[in-house]
Amino acid sequence: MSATTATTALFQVQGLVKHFGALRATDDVSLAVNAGEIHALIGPNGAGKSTLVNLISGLHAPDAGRITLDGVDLTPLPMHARVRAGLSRCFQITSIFPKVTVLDNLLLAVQSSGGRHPGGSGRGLPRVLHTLLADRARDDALHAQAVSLAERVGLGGRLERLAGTLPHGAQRQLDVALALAAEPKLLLLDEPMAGMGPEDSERMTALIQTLKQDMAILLIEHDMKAVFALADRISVLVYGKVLTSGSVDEIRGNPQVQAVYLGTEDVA
Ligand SMILES: Nc1ncnc2c1ncn2[C@@H]1O[C@H](COP(=O)(O)OP(=O)(O)OP(=O)(O)O)[C@@H](O)[C@H]1O
Repeated sequence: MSATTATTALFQVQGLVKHFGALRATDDVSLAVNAGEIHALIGPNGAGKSTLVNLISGLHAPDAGRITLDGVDLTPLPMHARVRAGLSRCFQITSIFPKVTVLDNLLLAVQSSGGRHPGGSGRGLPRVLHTLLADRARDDALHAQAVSLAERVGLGGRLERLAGTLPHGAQRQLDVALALAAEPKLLLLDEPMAGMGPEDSERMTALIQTLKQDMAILLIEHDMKAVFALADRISVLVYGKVLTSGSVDEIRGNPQVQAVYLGTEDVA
């Protein structure tokens, strides 16, 4: 049974603290993301966005605070257990295998995330035949899942391309598909538009928009056009603290936020 209720967000970060020596890189950060919502995290360079992402994904251990997903306390769990609990992360640096095809990248991802097993009891068949048929059915199901993921991110026509030969934007789309293989409840997107031109950015924005019906998304992004187009809620991080949280209009019109960004980003 899901522990999510009307009053408890699907994903919650509560009072998170991380020190690097004397520096409080994450300073009592709390935020929540509801199912079907895109929550964007913005902030100037050095504000602590990457540190927060690393705390959430389990790369760093916090000094204080708690992270929960669908009622499960992720805080003590290692990275792989967080993935099993429903948290997937897209990396700033892509995690694809460049020398294998798009399809094989996806097959590896669906295989390592367990894959959905096909039905059918096979009762009454000799054991060897049953095993062979089950293996075949599993392979077919994994293949179908991999193809469906490729189609979902717009790479259905490039299954046989070596991943490393795809243009940058398409590699990022593949990276998203790899994260989707685990069927996450929360998708952590760490600067998905990094290094993209306007056309790729728009394609990625449209893709992310289609994902939110199936999961909660925490989006860390410098591209304000994408953030304003996608976010249901925005939190602004400054010196490790949440300066403010609000809707796109609230954040756009907030003079404190404008002051923080003055000279570094355009929040108009
Ligand atoms: N491993 C580390 N050891 C020491 N200090 C660190 C470490 N990682 C980050 N910091 C410091 O913590 C602060 C927050 O850094 P962080 O990389 O999280 O910011 P950011 O908002 O992601 O910046 P950017 O947008 O430039 O990636 C910075 O002052 C940074 O120098």
